[in-house]
Amino acid sequence: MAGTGLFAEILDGDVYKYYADGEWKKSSSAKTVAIINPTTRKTQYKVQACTQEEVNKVMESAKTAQKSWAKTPLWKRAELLHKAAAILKEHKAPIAECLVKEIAKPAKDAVTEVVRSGDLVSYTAEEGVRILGEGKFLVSDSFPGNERTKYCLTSKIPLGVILAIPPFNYPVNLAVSKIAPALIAGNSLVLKPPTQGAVSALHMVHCFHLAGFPKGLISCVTGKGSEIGDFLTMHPGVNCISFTGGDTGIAISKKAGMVPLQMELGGKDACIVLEDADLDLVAANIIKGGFSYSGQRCTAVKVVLVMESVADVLVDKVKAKIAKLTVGPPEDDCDITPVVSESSANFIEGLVKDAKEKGATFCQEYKRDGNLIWPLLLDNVRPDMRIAWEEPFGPVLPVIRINSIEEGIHHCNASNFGLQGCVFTKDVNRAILISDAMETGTVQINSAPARGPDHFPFQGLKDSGIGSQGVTNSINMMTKIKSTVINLPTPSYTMGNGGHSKL
Ligand SMILES: NC(=O)C1=CN([C@@H]2O[C@H](COP(=O)(O)OP(=O)(O)OC[C@H]3O[C@@H](n4cnc5c(N)ncnc54)[C@H](OP(=O)(O)O)[C@@H]3O)[C@@H](O)[C@H]2O)C=CC1
Ligand SMILES: O=C(O)[C@H](O)COP(=O)(O)O
Repeated sequence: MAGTGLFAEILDGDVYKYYADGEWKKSSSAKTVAIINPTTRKTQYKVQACTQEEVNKVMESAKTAQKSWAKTPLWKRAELLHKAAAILKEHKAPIAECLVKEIAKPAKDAVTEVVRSGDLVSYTAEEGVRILGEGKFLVSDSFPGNERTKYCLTSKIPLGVILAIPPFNYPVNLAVSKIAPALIAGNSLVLKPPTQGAVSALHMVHCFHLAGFPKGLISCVTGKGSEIGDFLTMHPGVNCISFTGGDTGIAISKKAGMVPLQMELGGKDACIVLEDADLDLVAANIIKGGFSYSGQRCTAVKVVLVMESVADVLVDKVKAKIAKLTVGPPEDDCDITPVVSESSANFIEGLVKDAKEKGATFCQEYKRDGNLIWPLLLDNVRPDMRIAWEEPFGPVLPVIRINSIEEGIHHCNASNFGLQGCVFTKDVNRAILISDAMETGTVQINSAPARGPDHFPFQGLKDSGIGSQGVTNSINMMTKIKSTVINLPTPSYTMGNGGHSKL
């Protein structure tokens, strides 16, 4: 159970501690932040509200710990990460329990998130050993005007202290997707978990603690982003920020100093459906893409752009599948569970009301009970409706009927987001042309958008992000190239087989 057994040391009374200098601590603020269970809408957990002074101390320890960590052999760093991954997977049940209670993730998906996270950590350890174990050797005579007098050796070096800020919807997976690449590359890491999801993240951090990482190398400070966020992101001790979340990321990008940024922000992923598409496949993917975790995925299908000639059939197929979705508490592993907060539910309701006033066709009756919103398909949505452009982050999906592929591409590209998109057609040649025309970081052909598998590159254009994630890209992003150039007094050329140079 959460907060018991091996995890008892992370709890003080009914308040979870924060993690600094290899120890679980109470904040001197004596203040706590409540985590509201989205299903009961009552306080489920409490975490420490860390102070700026505590953040300063964490940054100092992170800096010191990083210096020794960078001198730890790569294979040893990998060994510790493998150990943490195993501990994480072994304790999937209590961590999944927190995900269910804090963010209303359906029970089975919660377990999947923890297992996937363990796998991600192990994969990153393996990948890091390979890619960080290699550098480059360049010779000068390939550039015009140069003799072969310079040998350039390059290697990847750590950046220093990485600040990781994940969002509520994958508080474990999107935390380890930052922690593991940072550590394998020789960096230290400061985690600021999302408030909803903080206790899952603290349990996950304890797995790293149990694996035996050096003191100060990993820390986890809790508190509201609106209160300690700016202090963290503008802290002079931070050498890189890896953030996943909403528009907050745009504000951080403007405030952060001259440090590398990895930003994975929102999306309005379009699903373009051509006349020749396999409509059963499309309907299944719209359900999976649009409604899994109640639409609270950045990569959720957030608008369907379907050719008018097949729209009626597709809408009927999707309606039939929506009727079979189970709606209720995450503990029962329902398909549709309460959205993360009351303010989120209110926001979604605002989009629904706006669509109603402007004449969208409701394929189901709109129904809400607390934070629980029943799945809703809105047909005949037009560009003047907010739902055509804004991401609900909830189980409400708009359908826009189009009369040409160009119209679909135009809608997709007019969005300020550019995360992913998908196209359904049996004509692979047309699919490639459409993929090239869509201004998004990834296009899926004949499947719903998705970030995973976690080693695939994952990136957004426009307001959807800066840089690229995925195991390899994150490791590279959290390193810098260092060159050492050997200068020879005279040019030296190798003769290869059959000759020898005169010394
Ligand atoms: N592209 C991607 O990979 C993903 C994008 N998203 C996007 O994230 C949004 C939903 O997630 P949500 O968690 O609500 O996003 P938010 O942007 O609200 O929060 C993300 C994180 O930022 C923290 N935060 C809040 N304010 C600040 C601040 N001033 N400085 C630093 N950190 C701060 C939050 O902490 P606290 O919780 O304490 O406020 C949280 O940890 C959606 O827009 C979604 O599309 C989500 C997942 C993946
Ligand atoms: O927040 C998100 O939506 C995730 O980054 C998406 O991950 P998934 O596509 O693997 O669910």
